[in-house]
Amino acid sequence: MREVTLPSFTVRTPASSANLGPGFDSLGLSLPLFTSVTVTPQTVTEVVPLGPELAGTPADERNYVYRAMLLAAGRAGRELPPARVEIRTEIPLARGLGSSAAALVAGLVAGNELLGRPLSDAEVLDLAAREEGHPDNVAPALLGGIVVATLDKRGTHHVRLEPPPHLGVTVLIPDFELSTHGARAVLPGEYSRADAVHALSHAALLAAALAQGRLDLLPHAMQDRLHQSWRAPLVPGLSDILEGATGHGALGAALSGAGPTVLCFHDAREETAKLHAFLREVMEGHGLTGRMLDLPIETGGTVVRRGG
Ligand SMILES: Nc1ncnc2c1ncn2[C@@H]1O[C@H](COP(=O)(O)OP(=O)(O)OP(=O)(O)O)[C@@H](O)[C@H]1O
Ligand SMILES: N[C@@H](CCO)C(=O)O
Repeated sequence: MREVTLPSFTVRTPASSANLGPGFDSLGLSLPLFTSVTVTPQTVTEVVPLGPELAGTPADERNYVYRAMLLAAGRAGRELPPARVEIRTEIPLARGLGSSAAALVAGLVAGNELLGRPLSDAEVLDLAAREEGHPDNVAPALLGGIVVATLDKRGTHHVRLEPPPHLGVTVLIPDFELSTHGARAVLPGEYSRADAVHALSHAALLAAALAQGRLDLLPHAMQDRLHQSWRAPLVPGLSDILEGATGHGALGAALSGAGPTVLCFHDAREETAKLHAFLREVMEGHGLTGRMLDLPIETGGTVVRRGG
């Protein structure tokens, strides 16, 4: 009998920044740092996390990426064929840049691809949003750009926005981890009607401002009362940055996802030296170390490349 070798493929999924201030669990954008999963069909399953960032993740079928591949197979009602699964990432883990969403989306897309794509893109998105519990990281990780999304019993509904021209992002990534689980545990279970109205009006204004390129509205539209003040004790310097960033060249600032990364919008045509100096001063004032990156918004979403 002749052995048929199936071609390998690589799934590449971007980082994401969720919430953008008031869009808690519903608004996010994609950033050009990537998780890559290379799948090579073979006779036994091997899971191989590569690189220092993934040193603490399981090198076997318990790995989150592989579990996501199994999830896709389960949804399709199929068995996953054996394969070598190599995982690489540029996304720092547990920093608020959607590392878990990227692992989940890359794994679901890889599992679906290995099975010959039995699931539609909409099914992959819904499966990812349900698994993560909210769609604000997984939607931009899958689709790229800026995504407004809701998740309820009936499904995941979304609108993908093309980023406004010249909207640049600066992220300040502190050198400490904060688990999403921990940063959700500090949030209250209930909010007042005033806070609910504040949240929905600002989130709606922010989505509309981003859709129309009204960057002048960002400082006002990015105000939040649902999560940032509760998380501020976990992220030294966050309150200083939220208060002071627009006075130092930012168009607006927000905690990225569950933190501790902080995102600032800026005009990509302008220098960011003043903003960087401010962010560095705040960080040093709180005895923290970290790094700053100026990034465009990534528009490509998750991509599958055949041939490794
Ligand atoms: N490529 C990966 N392979 C395996 N496990 C991963 C990978 N990326 C992330 N994880 C798992 O996800 C955890 C981090 O998820 P968590 O939700 O706490 O933070 P995050 O997704 O980086 O941030 P946020 O959700 O706030 O944007 C890691 O500690 C690890 O267990
Ligand atoms: N919306 C989520 C994003 C992090 O997964 C949160 O803020 O907890």
